[in-house]
Amino acid sequence: MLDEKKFDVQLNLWALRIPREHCKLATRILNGYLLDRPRIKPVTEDPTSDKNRCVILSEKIKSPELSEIPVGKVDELKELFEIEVVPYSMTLGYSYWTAGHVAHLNISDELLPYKDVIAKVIYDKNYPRIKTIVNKVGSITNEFRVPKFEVLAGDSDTVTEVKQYGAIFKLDYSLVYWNSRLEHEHLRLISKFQAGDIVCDMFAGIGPFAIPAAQKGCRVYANDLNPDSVHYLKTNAEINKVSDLVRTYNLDARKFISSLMEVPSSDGCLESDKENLQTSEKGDMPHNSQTKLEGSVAEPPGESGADFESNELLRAKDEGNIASVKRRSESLLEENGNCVPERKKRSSSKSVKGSQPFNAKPWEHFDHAIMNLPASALQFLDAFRGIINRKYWKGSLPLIHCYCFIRSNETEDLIKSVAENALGASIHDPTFHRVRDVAPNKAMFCLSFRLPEEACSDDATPAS
Ligand SMILES: C[S@@+](CC[C@H](N)C(=O)[O-])C[C@H]1O[C@@H](n2cnc3c(N)ncnc32)[C@H](O)[C@@H]1O
Repeated sequence: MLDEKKFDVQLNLWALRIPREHCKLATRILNGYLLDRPRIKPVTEDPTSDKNRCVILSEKIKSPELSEIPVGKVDELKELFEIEVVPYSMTLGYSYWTAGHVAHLNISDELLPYKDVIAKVIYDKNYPRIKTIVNKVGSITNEFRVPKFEVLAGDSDTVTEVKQYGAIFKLDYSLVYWNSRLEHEHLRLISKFQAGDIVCDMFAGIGPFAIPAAQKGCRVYANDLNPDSVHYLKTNAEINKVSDLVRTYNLDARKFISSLMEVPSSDGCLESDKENLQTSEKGDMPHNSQTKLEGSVAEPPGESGADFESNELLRAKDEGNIASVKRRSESLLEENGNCVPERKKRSSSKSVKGSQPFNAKPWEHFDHAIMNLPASALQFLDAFRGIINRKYWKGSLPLIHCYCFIRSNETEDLIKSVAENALGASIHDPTFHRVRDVAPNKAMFCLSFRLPEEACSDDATPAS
C-alpha cells in the first residue's frame, strides 16, 4: 500500500504581511525573491485580516532580517509600508507532485548505484499514471539545448504532452528543449503583449511563448534552428488551434530576422522570389530535399498555401530564400496566384490589429522580438544592426526581450554594455527582470528595451 505521507515536503518559509493595495508593486519590487514553485501563487490571503495579503518569499530567504534581498529593494518596500516578516509553512503533499506520463529524475552521484531500484519503485507505485522513468545524464552542451536522458524503467517512448496555462504542448524530450520552470516567465512576458501585436520569436523552441501569444490574438513569426522543435511548434499550433496566427521557420536566428525584414521590390515581388522561381523552374532541387533550412507557412487547413508549402518550400535552395518564398506565398494567397503590386495590397499591419487572417508585413512593423537563448542571445543582438528600413517602417520601434545569464560577479551595467556593443548603439531605459536562479552564483534575466534609433541608421552594418 502506497504511503502518500512519504511524499510530503514541508517548506518553512518567510512571508511579508502587507496592505493589499501595495501587493502589485511589492511583488514587482521583490521579483526574483518570491516563492518559485510550479502551480503555487506567491501571494495568498492573510488569515488574520482581509485588509492584508501574505507575499511568500523564496526558499533562499533564510532569516527574517531579509539579508539575502538587496538593501535597495528593502528600502523601496519600507517607503511603501512598514515591513512585517512572518513565518510561513506549507506542505507539498502527494497531490502536488503531478507528472505527465514521464517522470524526470536528476539522480545525484551518491545515489547513482541505486538508480534502477529507485526507478522501479517509482514506476511500480505509479503505473499506469507514470509510464516512463528517465534520468538526466551529464550537462547540456549541444546547440539545441536538448538534455540527454537514460530510460531507467517503463516505456522508452519519449514523446509526451504537457499543459501550461491552458495550452497543450506535445514534444519529444529526447529531441527538443523544454523547461517547465519557465512557465511563469512565459506568462509574464505574454502579459505585456496586446491582441494584434506582431511578435518575432527568434528561438521559439516548441512554442511556449508563440502559442499563448497567438492565443491572445498576436500574430507570431516563430523560428528555431532545431528542425524537431519546428515540427512540434507546428504540431502545437495545430493542437491549440492557432495555426492561422503562427508562422514557423527553421533558420538560424540572424538569417530569420534579416529575411523577415527584407523589403519587397517595387513590383511587389522580392528579387530573391524571382531567383526562387528560376530555381524551382530549373528543378535543380529535388522535392524530397527537405533540410533543416525548411521554412514553413502555417496556413489554415484547406487554404491554397498548403500546396505552395509542399511544392515550393521544399525546393528552396538555401536559407536566404526561405522567408522570401514564404512572403511570396502571402502574395499568392492574397491574389490567387499573382504577385500583387504594393498599391493593391492591404494597408499597414498596424491598421489591422487583431484582425484575421495573418496579413502582417514585418518590414513595416513588428512589436516584439523574443530572444530566449540565455547563453548567447546577447551576441545575437548584432542581427538588428541596420535591418529596419526607415523608409517603410511605421510606428514605434520594436521592443526586444533578450534573455541572458548574470553571474554574481557581473552587474546589469556590464550586461547592458555587452548588448550595446552587439547592437552598435546605446540602449535607453532598459529593464532587467530576474527570472530564476540557475546556480548558486548565476541567475537568468530578461533584458527588455526598445530598439534604439541609432541601431537603424545607415552606419549600423547588418550582421553577415
Ligand atoms: C533555451 S531554448 C528556448 C526555447 C523556448 N523559447 C522556451 O522558452 O522554452 C533555445 C532554443 O533556441 C534554439 N536555437 C539554438 N541556436 C539557435 C540559432 N542559432 N538560431 C535559432 N534557434 C536556435 C534551440 O534549438 C532551442 O530550441
